[in-house]
Amino acid sequence: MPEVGIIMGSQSDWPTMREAAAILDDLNVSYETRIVSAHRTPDRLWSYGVEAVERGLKVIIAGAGGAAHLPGMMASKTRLPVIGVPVQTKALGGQDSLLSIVQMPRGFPVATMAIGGAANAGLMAAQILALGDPALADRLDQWRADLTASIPDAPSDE
Ligand SMILES: Nc1c(C(=O)O)ncn1[C@@H]1O[C@H](COP(=O)(O)O)[C@@H](O)[C@H]1O
Repeated sequence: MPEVGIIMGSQSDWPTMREAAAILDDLNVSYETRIVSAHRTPDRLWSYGVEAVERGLKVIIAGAGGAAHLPGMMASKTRLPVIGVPVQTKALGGQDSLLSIVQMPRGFPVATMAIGGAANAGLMAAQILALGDPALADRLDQWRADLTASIPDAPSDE
């Protein structure tokens, strides 16, 4: 059973959300990907949330754009940590998605990333899992060290 559920409101979110999947691939973290929409497939959202714990998922990454109710609704159906990714939108640049996700009422938090911040969502999920997985913690430390080492001291024209 995968440890991370990457869910998104629409197929159109996949170009954004695949960055979370790519990070989890890099770190050898198991995940599944599903299209789940609070608006278009509410019954699917309901059962995914109800079954998430017993299915063995540990963290859910939820991306949606516009009236982005998916992450918050998922947080209301499961006590698993939900990491929200506001997907960029044409009309309002993703501010709509961000504000829809971030302002959760007390009791049902969503850990909200930046607009389009799916890669960081993957990293945050891995960091949560690494609390109980020393081998993953080592892989994360290496990933972070590699990133740091790749940053040049000064800009170049290339
Ligand atoms: N925000 C939501 C939800 C939801 O929150 O449940 N379901 C779909 N959507 C969003 O609608 C946008 C446009 O979707 P389409 O491209 O399918 O028209 C997507 O960014 C999706 O996340």
